Amino acid sequence: MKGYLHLEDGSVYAGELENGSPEDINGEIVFFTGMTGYQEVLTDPSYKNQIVVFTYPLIGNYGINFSDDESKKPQVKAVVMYECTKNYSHYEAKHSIKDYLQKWNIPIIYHIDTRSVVKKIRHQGSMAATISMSANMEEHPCAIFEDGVFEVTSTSMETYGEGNTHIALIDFGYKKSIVTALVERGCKVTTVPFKMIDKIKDMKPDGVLLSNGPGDPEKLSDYFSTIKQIVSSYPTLGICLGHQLIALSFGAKTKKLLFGHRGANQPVFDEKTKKVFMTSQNHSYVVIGDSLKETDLTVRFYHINDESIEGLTHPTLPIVTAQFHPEAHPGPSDSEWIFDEFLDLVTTAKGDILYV
Ligand SMILES: NC(=O)CC[C@H](N)C(=O)O
Repeated sequence: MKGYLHLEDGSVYAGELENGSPEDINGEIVFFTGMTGYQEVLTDPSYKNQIVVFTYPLIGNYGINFSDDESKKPQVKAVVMYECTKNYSHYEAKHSIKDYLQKWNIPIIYHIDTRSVVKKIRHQGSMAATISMSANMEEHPCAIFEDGVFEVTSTSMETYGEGNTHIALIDFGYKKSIVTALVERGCKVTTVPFKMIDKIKDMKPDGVLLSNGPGDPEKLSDYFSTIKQIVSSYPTLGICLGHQLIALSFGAKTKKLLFGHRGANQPVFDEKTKKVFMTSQNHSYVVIGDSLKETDLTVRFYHINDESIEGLTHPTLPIVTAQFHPEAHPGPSDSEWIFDEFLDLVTTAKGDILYV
């Protein structure tokens, strides 16, 4: 069926629409540049309420399997592609991307000139978009939903792994690969819905990890003081939204980038080792450098392309944060060592009664 992608700037693109509905589908349009990794992107809760444009022109060629999901279902609002193939070939594949998205009723619009759409987003910024069955819209799209975190967090705690090191993973919409990275390193992981953050003290974990998650970190301002208390009490790793929340809880500020960093080849510089490594990323917001002056936090990592802040440390507390995704999936696992560094902090601190 014919369908239309409307952008906030008034542009309209005609394409083939599948799983469309008579009601318009609204969301923030963002683009992902990786050549592979579509299953992980579709299921990453940080993409909640976003319409994702895949810039690689052929999507679906290795199908959908049972192991690459980052959460229990696709989280994106809709998908924009050039070619979306039903034919796939991979020894682990179980479904085509089309059947998978149809099962979950996620709209796909394809045969869209994705290069043109991405040029607009790069110049004007991530913007509101609507997928509609109609070529004409009375008003330009304007709906961007920034509080998806309240939709994707779990409602009860769950435990994974049996190791001796107990990590509380504060759930803002965590990716499965974060749990896997910790369990593979001998941890027992308890996921804690962020609304239950107060329960962490009773759990007496060895360390705390603040997960990734969707939307504007400022939407969680009610939790900043508790977050500061928790991260000042246990060895801490913050990933993406988790990193932003740690910065905000110490008094820093965040802002939205023009079009964010999403893809598998984002270069990051480490001030400690003076090395550059490739990272997997998916974020719109960044910590504002000048706002760190009022805090004790210092910059550990920054992005090579735009010099934005990519991670922080604290001079006395065992805290490390990453705006990028050390758990990868999709993308390079070059920065997985962040988990080892975090667990070294945890081991060093074990038995230490400095922490309340
Ligand atoms: N992957 C994430 O955790 C994303 C963080 C935040 N929602 C942002 O877009 O900046």
